[in-house]
Amino acid sequence: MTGADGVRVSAPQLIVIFGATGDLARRMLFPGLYRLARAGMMPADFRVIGSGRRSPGTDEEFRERIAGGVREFAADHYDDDAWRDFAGRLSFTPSSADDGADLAEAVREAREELGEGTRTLLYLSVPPNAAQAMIGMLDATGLAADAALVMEKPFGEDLASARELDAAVARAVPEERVFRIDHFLGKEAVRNLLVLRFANGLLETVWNRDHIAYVQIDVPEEIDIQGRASFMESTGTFRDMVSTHLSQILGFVALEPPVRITAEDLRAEKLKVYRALRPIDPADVVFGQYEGYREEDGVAADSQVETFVALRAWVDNWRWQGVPFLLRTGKAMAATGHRVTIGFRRPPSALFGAGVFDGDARPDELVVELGDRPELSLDIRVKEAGAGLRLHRRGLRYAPSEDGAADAYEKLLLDAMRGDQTLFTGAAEIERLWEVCEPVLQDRPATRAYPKGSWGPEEALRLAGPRGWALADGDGD
Ligand SMILES: NC(=O)C1=CN([C@@H]2O[C@H](COP(=O)(O)OP(=O)(O)OC[C@H]3O[C@@H](n4cnc5c(N)ncnc54)[C@H](OP(=O)(O)O)[C@@H]3O)[C@@H](O)[C@H]2O)C=CC1
Ligand SMILES: O=C1O[C@H](COP(=O)(O)O)[C@@H](O)[C@H](O)[C@H]1O
Repeated sequence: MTGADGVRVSAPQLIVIFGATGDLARRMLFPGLYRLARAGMMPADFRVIGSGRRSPGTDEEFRERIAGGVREFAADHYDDDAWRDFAGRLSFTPSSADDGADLAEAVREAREELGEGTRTLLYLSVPPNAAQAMIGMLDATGLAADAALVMEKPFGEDLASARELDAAVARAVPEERVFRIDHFLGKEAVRNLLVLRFANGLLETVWNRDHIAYVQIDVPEEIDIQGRASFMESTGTFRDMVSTHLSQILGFVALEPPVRITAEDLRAEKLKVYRALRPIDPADVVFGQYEGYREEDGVAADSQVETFVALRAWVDNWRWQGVPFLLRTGKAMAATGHRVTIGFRRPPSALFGAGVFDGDARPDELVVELGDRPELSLDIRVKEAGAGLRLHRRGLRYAPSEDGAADAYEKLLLDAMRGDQTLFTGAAEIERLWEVCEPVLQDRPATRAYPKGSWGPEEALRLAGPRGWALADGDGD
């Protein structure tokens, strides 16, 4: 069971994946589609056409390549019969920004085969600097007509290119068929953040600057760039992770109660947060690069590209004035984690005296794990049982069973197939985020080296102030 909420897609689907030989397609998209098919969530009739500039060989060779990813990344769900059925629906047709004629023909044939009512989903899993030219091709060949378009993040590379890209998308596909994907929004725990905040009277009353001292959004990764040199060299971690995933999480933590849980209302509330988000001061940002990055294949010997970012952001509105939002992410770090930490202010007087604490001086914290096990915990002070008075920090924990957790890509693929835009991002919020990021893109902080397997450069540890980063040695997914 995928946990992707149990509703099967009914209309026949033709899915075209651009960048089908890339990392995302291999690790997430094809294994995700396979798992959905195996769980009976795909329609009875569907086909998947992979595309890209370089052909991986015959259709059989393409299927073999995809089989490797499915065996590795959907290992628990792999069985030969299910794979054979899925593989029979896969093919590859090359295309490029300059030439989409063969692909347009393959799509026409596949749609005819699948029959009336077939929906076409075009999935652009290509680097941001390739997206606009690809949209031009989809428009010129007629491939975009009647199709839904899923676009991977980051959307553009800065404010100017994002605006151009949005204009190109608007010419090719009406907004109700555009799905700008940020897979962090498909993570179980991100939706749980909304539930936590707005289904619990208790929490919403303290969700503001009067009670919250800091927010940390921390997504360290143990993996290095895993051969994605070309992507990292052209994109960097600030664009890859901060202007996208981490800012989206910040939006969900900080937004006002939406009128309803709809795409329109969530986007409107996030946009309000981002309009209040102060343009990021480069002095509040630390860029790092892991030692050995420059020796990776495809990386320039003098590359200044950041594989690590830590920063402090401020939301200048009524609710959040004066509360620092600390964001951190990087490759080749000490642990992998996806953690939002909300630190509450201390009570006004130290009634119990410093001597009775167990040595852990941290304030109460609410911790939301965004990883595969979307746990929640509230760390508070309790009295140790016994005659004396000793205070300990203890967690009230909620840990859902792994079985129920939907994979983010499966959830969002299903939503896109069904035409549900609720968890997809809007053009206006993305453009505003680029505006907020612009000072850092214009005036990049120096890139500082950090050892592989560490928590990043020293400067980043200092950025968090005396409290430090909530995720530290011994923590992680
Ligand atoms: N990898 C990951 O973990 C994640 C990636 N993403 C996003 O997915 C997208 C793809 O990333 P990823 O798969 O890692 O990248 P890769 O570099 O591994 O793959 C990108 C694919 O795009 C194609 N491509 C590259 N340049 C161009 C171009 N100029 N025109 C047309 N096609 C091009 C390549 O195929 P060919 O050369 O054959 O055309 C390649 O297969 C990015 O936007 C990334 O931000 C999002 C979430 C996670
Ligand atoms: O979009 C991306 O996300 C992954 C991290 O996603 P996760 O769900 O595994 O946490 C990151 O490794 C990749 O660089 C980036 O493009």
